[in-house]
Amino acid sequence: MLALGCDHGGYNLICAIKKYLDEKGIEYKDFGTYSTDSVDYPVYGYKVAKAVASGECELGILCCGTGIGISMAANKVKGIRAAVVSNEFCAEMTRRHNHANILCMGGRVTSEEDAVKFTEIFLNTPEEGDRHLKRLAMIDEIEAGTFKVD
Ligand SMILES: O=C(CO)[C@H](O)[C@H](O)[C@H](O)COP(=O)(O)O
Repeated sequence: MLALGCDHGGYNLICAIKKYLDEKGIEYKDFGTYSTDSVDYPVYGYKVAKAVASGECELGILCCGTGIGISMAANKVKGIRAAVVSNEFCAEMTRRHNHANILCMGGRVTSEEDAVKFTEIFLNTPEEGDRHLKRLAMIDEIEAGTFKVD
């Protein structure tokens, strides 16, 4: 199950992504917003991040105007690795190397066609593990306040 969320700046993009997911029969829970009326992106970043962090949803997709603000909000939730992506290479690498659990995109930056492409790549790319696990553990330590560097 995917968790979806957006603000007014990302509403049209998330609609295009929902159309793709519907066509593919991929299940999702839509945390809103549900129109282009102005709202505050932290609300939706938080809702989707909580759904992913709690295990209610496996992965998430968030869209705002740039993808940036909503990713910042989501990344404040423990266990979340939300990545703003604007090309195919990053959509792949953020799963492979960063084990990103939320894909973020901008409705004022990315075309609907590209957003669907990035979504498809994100959903079909496995986590690589291996050397990346040590680095991800460091991020967890930063989050926990236990990270030590010389
Ligand atoms: O892009 C965004 C944050 O990174 C969001 O879409 C914000 O909602 C955007 O900044 C809002 O701008 P607006 O002028 O209030 O539509």
